[in-house]
Order: sequence, then C-alpha cells, then structure tokens
Amino acid sequence: MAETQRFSLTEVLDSFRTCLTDQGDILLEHYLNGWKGLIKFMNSLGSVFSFISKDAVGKIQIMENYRIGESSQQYLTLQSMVKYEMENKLVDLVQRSENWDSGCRTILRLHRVLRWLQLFLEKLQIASEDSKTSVLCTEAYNDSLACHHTWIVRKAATVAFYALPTRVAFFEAMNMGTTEEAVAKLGVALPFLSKVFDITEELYRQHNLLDLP
Ligand SMILES: CCCCCCCC/C=C\CCCCCCCC(=O)N[C@@H](COP(=O)(O)O)[C@H](O)/C=C/CCCCCCCCCCCCC
Repeated sequence: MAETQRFSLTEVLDSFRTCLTDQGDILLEHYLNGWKGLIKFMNSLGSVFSFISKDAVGKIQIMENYRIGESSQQYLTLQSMVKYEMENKLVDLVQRSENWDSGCRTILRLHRVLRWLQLFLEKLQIASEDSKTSVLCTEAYNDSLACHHTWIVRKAATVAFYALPTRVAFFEAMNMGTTEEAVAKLGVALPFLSKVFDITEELYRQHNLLDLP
C-alpha cells in the first residue's frame, strides 16, 4: 500500500527525458527504466492487464539480459545496439529464426507502444472531465498499435481497456498532483516522449528495421 502511494508517474515520464543525451543518443538504461515504471503503473490498474504486462516484462527481460551479457558495452545506447547487431548480422530481417529475440526487434515492439502512449496522453490532456479513458485509449490504440497485432490480441486489448477508470480516477492513480498539475506535467513530458519516438523511428527507418518480423 505504502509502495503504491509513493509511486508517481512524474519520475517515470522523466526517464524518457533523461534517456536522451545531448548528442541525440538514447540511453537504454533510462529508456528501460521508463518502461518498468509504466508497467508498474499498469499493474496497479488491475489484473485485467496482466497479459499485457507479461508480454512487456518478457521484452524488458530480453533487453536486460543483453545489458548484463558479454556484449553489454554495445547495449549502452539504442544507436550502439543497432550498429552492433546489424554489423554482426544478429537481426532476423525477413522471418523469425535464430535471432528471433534481437534487441532491434524487441525495442521495435516497445517503440510502437510509445506511439500509442503519445496519442493516449495527448488525448488525456485535452479531454473533458467526463471523458471515458477506455474510449481515449481504444482510439489511440486503433490509430497506432492495432495494425501490428493479431485479431485475438486486438480483441483482448479492447476488452481490457473497458476496465480503465474514469479520467479523474486515472489522474489520481498517476499521482501527479491535482488534475491541472497532472495536465501541466504531461505537457512538459510529452515533447520528450515525442523526441525519443522520432529519433528511434528515424534510426530504424535508416536501417530498414521498421517492419522486423
Ligand atoms: C501517463 C499515463 C500512463 C499510461 C499507462 C501506460 C501503461 C503502459 C504500460 C506498459 C506498456 C505495455 C507494453 C506492452 C508491450 C506490448 C508489445 C507488443 O505489441 N507485443 C505484441 C507483439 O509481440 P511479439 O509477439 O511480436 O513478440 C504481443 O502480441 C502482445 C501481446 C499483449 C497485448 C499487447 C496490447 C498492447 C496494448 C498497449 C497499451 C497498454 C494499455 C494499458 C492501459 C493503461
């Protein structure tokens, strides 16, 4: 209980600011910390999100294993990871095979979710008091991630979204102060999320990695 009360999305969203270096590199440690915090927040919303959380935790674990593995130095930034995996042919480019769990592929799955998060937070920021978060979430999902998911995942995700609390309760769970304060903080955090998304998108586009199987 005390753990839940201390938890605030402010620090979580801040990870997406601190993961950016002045050179435009993305530090994987902070990037992954951001995801860990988001997963923790999602878990606090109820067990209906467990299947999403399980997939996300599995992907974070894949990345953490690289970060502590024998090539850990190559996994300091997103840029060094892409360079290393591409130069050493460690990415399955056409179909999933022995490199099915490459860092490039794993981050791509999270990167697509970041687009959903961007859209969802933008909607949450400008929505009226009585807006249904389930509707905002579903709209953001349909405009971003849905096209990358199988029919069954789409159905399960859409059903889970119905369990989301009202906008007011959602802001309370975020623990970012009053609704007005939370909206203001989202306004500060969103440009950093967008920058992380844009840098990743461009890096993946340059290497033709946006459709990894
Ligand atoms: C400040 C507001 C915060 C909002 C709350 C954010 C909550 C987000 C928290 C965690 C992120 C979830 C990450 C989910 C990773 C899903 C990656 C993925 O797309 N996986 C699919 C493809 O993987 P492969 O099979 O190719 O390896 C996989 O099929 C998916 C399975 C599970 C369903 C994924 C549904 C994703 C919905 C994302 C929206 C989360 C909604 C949470 C609502 C608060």
